[in-house]
Amino acid sequence: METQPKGTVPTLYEWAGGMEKFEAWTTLFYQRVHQDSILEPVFRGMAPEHAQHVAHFIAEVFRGPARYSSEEGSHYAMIHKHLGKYLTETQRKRWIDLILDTADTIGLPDDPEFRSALVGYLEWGSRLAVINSNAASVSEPADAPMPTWGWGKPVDLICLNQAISLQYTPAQLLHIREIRTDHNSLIESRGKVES
Ligand code: HEM
Repeated sequence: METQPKGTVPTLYEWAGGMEKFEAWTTLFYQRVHQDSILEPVFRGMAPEHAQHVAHFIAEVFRGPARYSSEEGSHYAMIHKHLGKYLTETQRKRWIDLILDTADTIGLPDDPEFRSALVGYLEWGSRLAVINSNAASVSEPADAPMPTWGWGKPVDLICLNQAISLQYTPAQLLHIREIRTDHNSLIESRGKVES
């Protein structure tokens, strides 16, 4: 994993632990999928490279290397893999439960900010997967860019909140301070005064 220059905010990809972590996560997840009574029929015929592709896809969305879109597919191709699968809400819920449980098992970061971003993305993406899987076609242009995901509201709130002496680990505090430094320079560069 590349080291982050001091004072800059890590991407979700970096904070998660880099590509090896994403691959370990989805590999174990799809092993579990094959033992799950609700999900096994959905993924029975899945391609052998599916777990790796999903790891590379999510890593890229989280601002990691563009491996999925440059070597394996595109956002358009990913959407089309779901078409005609007629996924149900029951299957989606189990998919979410199992992938989050696997995130705990392999030790993805469990700080509130990372988990909020992770759950937000998985909820968004999995609900779109169900909608697309039941649609006859989707209007996404073939050259549509990959989506990207960031820290979102919790980190905005931390940046604005002066009282950061809550129960954070040293790593989290360091991370938060780095974000605050960035945020303060942004405010200064815009000529505003922080209240
Ligand atoms: C954030 C949510 C999701 C992401 C990022 C995602 C990602 C992907 C990607 C990247 C592929 C294409 C893999 C390839 O190129 O080989 C794919 C295919 C597929 N996905 Fe999803 N997916 C999501 C949610 C779901 C959910 C909730 C289900 C079912 C409950 C599902 C079922 C499938 C199936 C059945 C395929 C086709 C597998 C195959 O035929 O090889 N996906 N998904």
